Amino acid sequence: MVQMTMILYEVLRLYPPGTSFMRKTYKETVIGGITYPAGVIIELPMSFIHHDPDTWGSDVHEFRPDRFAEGISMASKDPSAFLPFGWGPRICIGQNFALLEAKIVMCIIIQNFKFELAPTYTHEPHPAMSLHPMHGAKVKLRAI
Ligand code: HEM
Repeated sequence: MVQMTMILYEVLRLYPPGTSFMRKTYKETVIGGITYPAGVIIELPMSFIHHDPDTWGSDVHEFRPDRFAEGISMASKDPSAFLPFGWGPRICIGQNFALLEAKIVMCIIIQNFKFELAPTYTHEPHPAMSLHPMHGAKVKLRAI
């Protein structure tokens, strides 16, 4: 289960279903030394933050679940750089449910099947509303 959590976190880091989220300033706000007037929409590009080598290291593009071995806060140089469910008061209300559901589904699959990607799979994550595989993700399942 610990490994499963690390794997799901690494999948969500590399391929966050929502690639960005937004906030609107409701009063004049200073962020990083820049003053924004009220009413400005700020987009937080979580995909870019999740792929920043200065934050995650030179292996940022590699699938390495063990970077989460000591939890989210120790996985990168910035404890707040992991944002698949957003951040702050409007953070995803369904995050625990989504992770639990994914773990249950993965447990059922790996207890009953061996699986591998179909040879026709082409890796091309595509952001359109949410991030999804451009050409689908066909998987070959073998009952155990
Ligand atoms: C892997 C699955 C999911 C991902 C990656 C995800 C991601 C997100 C993100 C990025 C936000 C915006 C948060 C922000 O602006 O800071 C959000 C909001 C929200 N999500 Fe999810 N979500 C997932 C699953 C779910 C599920 C299963 C539910 C409900 C059962 C859910 C319900 C919501 C709701 C109601 C909000 C709006 C919260 C608010 O504005 O106060 N999400 N989600």
